[in-house]
Amino acid sequence: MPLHIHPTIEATLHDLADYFVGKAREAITARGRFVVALSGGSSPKKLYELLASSSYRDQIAWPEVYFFFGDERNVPRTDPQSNYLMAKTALLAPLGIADDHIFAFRTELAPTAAAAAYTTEINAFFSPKPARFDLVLLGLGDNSHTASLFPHTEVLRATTAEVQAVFVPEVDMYRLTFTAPLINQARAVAFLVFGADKAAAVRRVRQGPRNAEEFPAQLIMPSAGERRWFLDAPAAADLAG
Ligand SMILES: O=C(O)[C@H](O)[C@@H](O)[C@H](O)[C@H](O)COP(=O)(O)O
Repeated sequence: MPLHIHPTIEATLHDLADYFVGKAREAITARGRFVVALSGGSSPKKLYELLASSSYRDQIAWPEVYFFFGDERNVPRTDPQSNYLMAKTALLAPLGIADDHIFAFRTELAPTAAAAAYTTEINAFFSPKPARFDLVLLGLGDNSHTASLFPHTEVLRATTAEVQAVFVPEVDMYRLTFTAPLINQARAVAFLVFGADKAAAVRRVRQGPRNAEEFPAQLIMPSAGERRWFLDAPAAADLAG
């Protein structure tokens, strides 16, 4: 489980952007397309802006890239909390990505219906093969959640590769999220984590006792794919060895 640790956030972002480019080129060469699930929250915004910048935008054949979201808040796409809005603003609009290459959650539906609709859309996209993303980007909360897999929620016990709706008391809202089995079908998973406030969570997930109920990101173990961590030094500070 390769660790990429850098002194600064900037260096970490460039390393992950290079990795993203590499995975995109690999997928497009092998299968004619690159299918990525974006993460939300605040950390990846800088990554998306970097990928859309003149330093990277010309390194990828963007018309061959298809964008999904690993999780979403149950809010309108115009809401400042929307992961879709963040990615649209930082990455998708600046790159002029065509609407039919962007698969956003239908958050106008009730949560359970939105989750079911997204599961159907994902399965139809990959049909007749199982849903296998080329890359799933993930963040990490300071409570060790990832995507919207929060501690002590029912979705942690999902055994099906699908999307589920889950009410998360901690954030007092419904979240829509890939289950761990769906994430674990990916060819590659990359965590982007920076800041000292995440150091304890990084240590718990990577080196703590196995307890997925407490540390849900421990569930992320791609069965036939790679898992990489892109960390700045403060986020890696508590790791032993
Ligand atoms: O929808 C979300 O918020 C993300 O999917 C979530 O899992 C995020 O990655 C972590 O909460 C870290 O968020 P920050 O990057 O904002 O610390």
